[in-house]
Amino acid sequence: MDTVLQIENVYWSRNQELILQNMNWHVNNGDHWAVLGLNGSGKTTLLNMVMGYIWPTSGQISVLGHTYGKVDIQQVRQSIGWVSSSFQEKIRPYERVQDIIVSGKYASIGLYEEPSTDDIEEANEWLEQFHLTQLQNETYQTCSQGEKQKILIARALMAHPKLLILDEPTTGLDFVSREQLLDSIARISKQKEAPTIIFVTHHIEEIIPIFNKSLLIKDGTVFKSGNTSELLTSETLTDFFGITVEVDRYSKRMSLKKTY
Ligand SMILES: Nc1ncnc2c1ncn2[C@@H]1O[C@H](COP(=O)(O)OP(=O)(O)OP(=O)(O)O)[C@@H](O)[C@H]1O
Repeated sequence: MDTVLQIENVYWSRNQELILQNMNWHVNNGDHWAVLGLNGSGKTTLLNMVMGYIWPTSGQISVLGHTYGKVDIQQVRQSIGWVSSSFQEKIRPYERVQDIIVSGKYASIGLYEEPSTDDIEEANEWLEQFHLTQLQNETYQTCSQGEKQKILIARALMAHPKLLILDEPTTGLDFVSREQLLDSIARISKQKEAPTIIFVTHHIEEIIPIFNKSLLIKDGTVFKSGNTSELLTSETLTDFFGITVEVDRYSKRMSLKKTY
């Protein structure tokens, strides 16, 4: 299937206020998207809609060929991996790291059934991929913020999602942990049957080369979208942020600075 996500003319209002308006976004299989937008621009609201947690006031959403309103959302959700800081709070602090990862297979918080040997083996493979093997018997509460984020991504991957949504996964990470996490995301993207990745960030330097597409959200609508290399220019981002900025490119990464 070529289309992973289709958002068409989506509006969402709350208390007579338009939060999202005329949103259009098409995500194809094989692309990975970075989503940028200032605080309150509507990113989380949009992703909550993709997860089916909230419903558009008008417009249409299709995920993996299923049009919302005509499909069992629970079933679609099984194909979406979702990692956000709000999810982190739901994990029980005393849960074993290996169990948290295995539980991703069952889309449950906590393990309620005896995992199979295959499940444990797969969880161990993810632990290895994320360089977390030494933590497998530790509890979640003892892990650092960077380790927690990697654990949650590994957990999401246990369900073999077709779409992986990472909502600001680098929040609270130091420079080294952030780079390790970005390396892990790059590795995932290169795997066989890798999911389509949507990565929400506030930091342009985190838009690693795997994110070939970018979506700029401003004031509850799409400001611009397209190929990252063409879209993220000093001119466009100056318009987007409303302050004069300059994009520097170096070894396939970018940085942003305010100019005067
Ligand atoms: N349930 C709700 N009821 C009313 N207003 C809401 C609701 N959810 C979100 N909003 C408003 O919608 C706007 C967009 O919020 P949203 O959380 O989607 O922004 P965001 O781009 O994810 O921001 P951030 O980068 O700070 O996480 C904000 O003004 C917020 O206050």
